[in-house]
Amino acid sequence: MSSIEIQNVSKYFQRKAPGTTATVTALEEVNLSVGHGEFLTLVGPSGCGKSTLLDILAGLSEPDAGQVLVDGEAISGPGLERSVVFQQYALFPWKTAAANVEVGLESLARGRRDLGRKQRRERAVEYLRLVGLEGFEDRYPSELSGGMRQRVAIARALAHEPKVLLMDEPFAALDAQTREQLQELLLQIWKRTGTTIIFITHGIEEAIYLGQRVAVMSGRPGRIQRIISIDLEHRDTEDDVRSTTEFGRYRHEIWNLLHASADSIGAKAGQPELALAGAAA
Ligand SMILES: Nc1ncnc2c1ncn2[C@@H]1O[C@H](COP(=O)(O)OP(=O)(O)OP(=O)(O)O)[C@@H](O)[C@H]1O
Repeated sequence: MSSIEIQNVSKYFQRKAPGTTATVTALEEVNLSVGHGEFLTLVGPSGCGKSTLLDILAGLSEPDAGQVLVDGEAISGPGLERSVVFQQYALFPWKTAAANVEVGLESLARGRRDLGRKQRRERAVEYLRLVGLEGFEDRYPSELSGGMRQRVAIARALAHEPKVLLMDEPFAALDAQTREQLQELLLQIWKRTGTTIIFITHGIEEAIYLGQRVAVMSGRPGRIQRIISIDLEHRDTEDDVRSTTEFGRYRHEIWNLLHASADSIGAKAGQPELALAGAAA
């Protein structure tokens, strides 16, 4: 597990239109600390820069100002200590579930004798078992349901035992029941592995259910508006914790923050209904 420091991160994009170039400020002076082994969720209105921030954390893009430190070291690109799970499963359709997980292990195996073909297979099987896919090792992605494919993607991300797991709306494409099952599974895995997790979502309930803290972003330019610590007293005893009063209070607080933020984006764009559609999802 690792700690992450996001320090004064800003990111700009140039948007070209005939005859002009406009600068879009996707992120402005974002500051956020995530502790060793913490599960932090990040919510914000559509277009506020969540994916841009995750790409920077993954090392897939660079900030225009500021920096990201992992365990005190500035990152300068992708690294094996950080794994990413995206909304789309991004599996190789011509490889079996086990082979897809093994792909993630190949770069780790370079120069290591203890991670040959046989050991990679064993580790892939072990992680498929962890995500509940024992017996499905030889299935191709087209033979798996959406939820199962996302389980394979999670197994692949975890198999090289990263210190940080970055997740960009990983369950957004799944039906409600499968999403709840995978949320439960992810919490179990997190408790077992202690991996530091940053999880982006549009869903307020998902953010509260999973996160120890929820970082709420404001609309464009994206900033951290508020960080809310989630202390669900009945999390372990209550079957349906989402229906409790305390859960409802958090939901209402975050909903208000997002709506205030979406109203201001909508007012700027002259299209309040569009802005709200993103925030309320
Ligand atoms: N490559 C790019 N070129 C130009 N603008 C971009 C680029 N990538 C993102 N943007 C802009 O930056 C802003 C933030 O985008 P981003 O995708 O990070 O938002 P988001 O919060 O993840 O949105 P959503 O919740 O809808 O997925 C948006 O205004 C988007 O249009």
